[in-house]
Order: sequence, then structure tokens, then C-alpha cells
Amino acid sequence: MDIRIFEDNQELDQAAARLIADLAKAKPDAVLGLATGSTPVGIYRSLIETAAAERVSFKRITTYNLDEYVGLTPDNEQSYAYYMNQHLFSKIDIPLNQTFLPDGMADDLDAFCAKYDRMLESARVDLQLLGLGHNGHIGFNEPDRELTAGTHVVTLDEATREANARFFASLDEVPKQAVTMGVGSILKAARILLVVRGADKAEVVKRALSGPVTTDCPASLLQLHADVTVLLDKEAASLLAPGGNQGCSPFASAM
Ligand SMILES: N[C@@H]1[C@@H](O)[C@H](O)[C@@H](COP(=O)(O)O)O[C@@H]1O
Repeated sequence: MDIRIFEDNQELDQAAARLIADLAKAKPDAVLGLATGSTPVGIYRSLIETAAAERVSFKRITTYNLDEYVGLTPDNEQSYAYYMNQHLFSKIDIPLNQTFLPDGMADDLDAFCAKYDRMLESARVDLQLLGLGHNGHIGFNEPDRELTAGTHVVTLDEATREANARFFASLDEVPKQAVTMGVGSILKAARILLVVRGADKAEVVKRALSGPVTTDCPASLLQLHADVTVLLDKEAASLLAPGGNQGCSPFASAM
């Protein structure tokens, strides 16, 4: 794992945006796996700026998002479809028919999940952006005795609903289910870019990057992937051993 720690959050955003922009330049028809949540907001802002400054085109790029709530229409401000349009798709030149998210409104969710997996199989993600939940979830793959490889419907942990309630008017409005890519689909990406910020995630960062590989912490499975880049702010990295067994170069803020 290539772990990079940043003193400055804007530098972290720029570093993540740089990796995505460089891929889009080197491979104009690249497939991106995208994430939502508060963590990527600054990354998308920085990517839009970089794309404008360096004339990076997304016209031939295809994107697949990790997850979506069940029961929210794309025009619902809390849906991840709305988030992606607001924070990225409407501000770059990507054709919307090349952007894909799980459909949490599908009549037959299981059939939709199988279809999404077929699409992912034929596309193969070049770079998968990931955030990290406080309980170690990636996408909406919650800790459990067993994890699911493919796209599936998941019942959200109460802790996850509570963490995400800040985006809704009340906890009651947070959907109880979501559709998420499975860990198998995530691990099939050629490269993974995990981004985590904040002291409140320091403990789970330590478990994910240097603890045992266990379904109790789905992000720990990333240790099995051959090409993972982790960008952390110094608060999120605060419980990692400096220069320890994470392959970490402490405070390598410049890339
Ligand atoms: N499903 C999303 C995840 O994809 C995201 O990575 C995580 C962390 O979110 P945040 O970046 O807001 O802390 O929570 C959400 O539940």
C-alpha cells in the first residue's frame, strides 16, 4: 500500500484530483469508480478546477458509482445521483449517458444488481475512489460475518444511518436500505484510491490498514489488493505507526 499523509486538506484534494486527471489524460476512455459522502466533495471541486485549467476532457470517460439509497429518486437532494450531478457531472464535459449509479428505485432490485454486475464485468474499473465509514464500511458494505462479492441490497447499520443523518432533515428520513457494489467488485478495480480525513476516523484507519483482514472491517480487505493508494490527513493517520508496517512514508505531503 502506498500511504500518503497530508498536513493540508486542500493539498490532499489536489493530490487525489491529480491522480484522476492524469488517468483521464493518459487513458481518455478510462473507467472511473466514484464515491459519495463528504470526503470526495473537495476532490471533485479540485478535479473540476484541474480539468478546466489543463483542458482535461471526460467525453470518453465512463463512471460507475459505488452505491445509492433504496427509495430515493435521482431528483431527491439526498440521493447519490443528485450529489454526483451537483458536485461533478454537471461541471465537466462527461456525457450523462456514460455515468452509471445503482438504481435504488428499480422495481426488481435483485435483477438490477445482476445487471449492474454485468456492466461492471464488461467495463473493468481503472481507478476506484473510496471513502471509509466509521465502522470500516466501503461503499455500503457493512461489517458482517460474511461479505457479498457482487452488487446487492444491504440493510444499513443504525450507526451508518446516524452518521449520514446529517445530510437529511431527520434520522427517520434516512433510508434503511441501499444498493451497493460488493467487495468483490470493488477489489476488481485495477487501482484503488482510498481517501480518509478526520480524527474520528483514526481508529478505523488503523484497523483497516494495519489490523487483521476481517469481514468485521470490510476496508481491511483492501490489504489484499496489489495497487492501493491511501491519502490521509494527519488526523486520520494519527494512530498509524510512523514508518511502520503500512509501507507509510510519514508526512509525504508533496507528491
Ligand atoms: N456510502 C457512503 C460511503 O461510500 C462513504 O465512503 C462513507 C463515508 O462518508 P463520509 O465521507 O461522509 O465520512 O459513508 C457513506 O455511507
